[in-house]
Amino acid sequence: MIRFDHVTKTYKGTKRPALNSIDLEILRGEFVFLVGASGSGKSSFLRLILKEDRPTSGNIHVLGQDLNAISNRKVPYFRRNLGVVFQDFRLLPSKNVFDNVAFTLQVIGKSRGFIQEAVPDVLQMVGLAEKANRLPHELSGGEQQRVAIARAVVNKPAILLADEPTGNLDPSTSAGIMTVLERINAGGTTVVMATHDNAIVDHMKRRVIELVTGQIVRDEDQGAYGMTAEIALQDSGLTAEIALSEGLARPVGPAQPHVAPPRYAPPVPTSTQATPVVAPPPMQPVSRPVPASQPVPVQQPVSEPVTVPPTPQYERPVQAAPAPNGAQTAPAQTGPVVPAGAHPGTPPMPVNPPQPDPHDPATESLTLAEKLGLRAPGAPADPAKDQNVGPTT
Ligand SMILES: Nc1ncnc2c1ncn2[C@@H]1O[C@H](COP(=O)(O)OP(=O)(O)OP(=O)(O)O)[C@@H](O)[C@H]1O
Repeated sequence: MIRFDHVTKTYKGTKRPALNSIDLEILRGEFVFLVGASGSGKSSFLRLILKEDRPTSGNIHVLGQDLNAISNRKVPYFRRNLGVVFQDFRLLPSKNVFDNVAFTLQVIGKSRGFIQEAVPDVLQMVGLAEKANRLPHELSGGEQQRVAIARAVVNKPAILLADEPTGNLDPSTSAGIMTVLERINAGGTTVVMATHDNAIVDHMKRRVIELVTGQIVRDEDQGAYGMTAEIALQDSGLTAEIALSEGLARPVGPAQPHVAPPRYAPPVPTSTQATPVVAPPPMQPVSRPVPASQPVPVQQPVSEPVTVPPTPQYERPVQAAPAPNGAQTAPAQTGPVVPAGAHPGTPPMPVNPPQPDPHDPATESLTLAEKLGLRAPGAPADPAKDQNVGPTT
């Protein structure tokens, strides 16, 4: 479904790659958390999947298509298979909930009949059926994010990419958003979610991929955020960057094939209210890892979800020894990062905010309409159709 082969992304004007030789496979139906410190490469990873940017080297396949082979003209059609949710919602402030969701379908030419059926269905699914006539500013943050999710999935995309979708929300509202995302995933959509929210990751027990300075240091089927290098290193006073360069943390090897996890029936909504159908138990602080120079232990989850039956265990196939050409078969090193030689009191790694590259046509000021696949990059703007949107909070 999503495959990265030796993918490196180095932005112009920078020396260190934002993503460094990533090998990875995400299978149909998976729910994957992408975690890591600020600047570790999570958003870059998502942008590459969306073909909003292109790798400096390596190949990416999404839904069986080689992204290098998709022309700019065909990018909007490719993106119709992908839904995208951002931290800041990005709703149209002057359109009501129904029209915000319908807009995407109208622009891609769906019939009025289709829209009249599809929009109420998806609003029901996210628990907003009764708020279809509200404007965004008449909604809570969590409700606005539900609208954004409804817009992202109304066209039934195969993949949903979510970049910090709970970043602006309180814990209980975030739990409601996660219930919605689980429901979407249970319907067959592959979900890839970048997050800093350790409580959510610990609670969900889904596949966790951790990035440290653009390298995968952990890839676990049912991981937790609490054992990440980020926390371990912060506690030890080491920065992730130093740990990698000193060989104290190790990147994992090439992609491991995954066996798709079995599906389960999600809780069926009994109410159209915006509040979560069943709120998960309160999330608790994650206990911190231990002393430097000791391997970070695998922690037991601190709370069990009540709404989601535990996902049955599934195992990665054991891989053969590296092939002579070293291409795809080297066994991955998995497991937690091992911090050592701690220096208490060292502040966390400073991070430079992402800078757009004005000379790269792939990243050049894409409008939301382009990102959502509603208009080809560079195509003439239509003021009647294009979105002029920003954060609605
Ligand atoms: N357009 C760009 N031009 C130059 N450097 C960039 C660009 N976008 C990102 N970077 C750099 O690439 C690295 C990875 O950034 P990225 O935004 O992918 O990290 P992130 O893990 O998503 O961070 P955050 O959690 O803060 O969103 C950072 O060092 C960042 O400064």
